[in-house]
Amino acid sequence: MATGSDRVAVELCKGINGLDKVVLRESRGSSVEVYLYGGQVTSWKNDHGEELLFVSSKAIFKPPKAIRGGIPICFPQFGSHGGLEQHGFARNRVWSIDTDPPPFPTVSSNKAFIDLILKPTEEDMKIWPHSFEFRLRVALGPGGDLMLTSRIRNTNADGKPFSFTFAYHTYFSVSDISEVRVEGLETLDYLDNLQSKERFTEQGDAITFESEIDKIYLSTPTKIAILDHEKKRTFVLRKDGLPDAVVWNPWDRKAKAMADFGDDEYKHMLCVEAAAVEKPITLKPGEEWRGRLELSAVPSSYCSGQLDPRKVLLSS
Ligand SMILES: O=P(O)(O)OC[C@H]1O[C@@H](O)[C@H](O)[C@@H](O)[C@@H]1O
Repeated sequence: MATGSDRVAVELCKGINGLDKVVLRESRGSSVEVYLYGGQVTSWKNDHGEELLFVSSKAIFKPPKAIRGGIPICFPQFGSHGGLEQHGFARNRVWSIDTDPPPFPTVSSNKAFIDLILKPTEEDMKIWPHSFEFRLRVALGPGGDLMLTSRIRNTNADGKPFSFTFAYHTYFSVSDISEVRVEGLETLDYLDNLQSKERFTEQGDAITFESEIDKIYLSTPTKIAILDHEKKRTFVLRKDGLPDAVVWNPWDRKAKAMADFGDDEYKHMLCVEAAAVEKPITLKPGEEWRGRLELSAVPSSYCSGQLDPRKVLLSS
């Protein structure tokens, strides 16, 4: 679990309700918390100690309910796109620390990181009859960037392929949803979950929010930006292996209907989820899929239409 550098720290400790969690710290002060329950990131703080992810004040940190907030992992099914429980079962299983993960091509020596692994139990195989190894690396870069890499391998001994859909269901913390704009999804096709998953095309403007939204944008660019005017903060998502992007905010009526979500909390969160939904991923035995998400939070002095994260980063 050591990271090979004394500038970063990795600590295993107890979280809410005695659940195991891992805390990653970087010398400039940024940090990340990951619960083994769900393999779920529940906190990402910048070097000023400001929380960048949303977790509901009513989140239930107790199996079998998934934790409401942070970055739940949706696997092997996103949403209700299949016969399994909503968003699959990975988000409410207890993951293990992977002490001997297969090497990554890139060197991680300047990052704090933790490797987790999920393998199906006999009970899991009754509901999804496939053997797999799901390795998740959560890493915190020296500048406070958060990186998640999922490696999913088909370990079926019966020669059978399997297919799955996937999402990093990221809940971003925002000052006021009505002051937020998402850039990078304009003019794209999407499936609207609020209209029986029917396909539409988005208009040319950046996306803003004034009511419930639940859309799956298809074949999106690898970079998406969330601009929070009030906070003067821009989140930049970079993704790889994840063509789609889900945008979700329950708004007031659905918020009230959720037991683990405060009535007004919809104002302070936005889910933008790097995903593979429209075209399920299929793996033959022995094959591995990789899906990567990189998040940065930068001060925004950023104008509409300039979706160039290099400029965003240089302006910080
Ligand atoms: O309440 P859950 O199962 O965590 O799901 C929350 C939302 O997650 C989003 O990703 C879905 O698109 C929504 O349809 C869903 O309501």
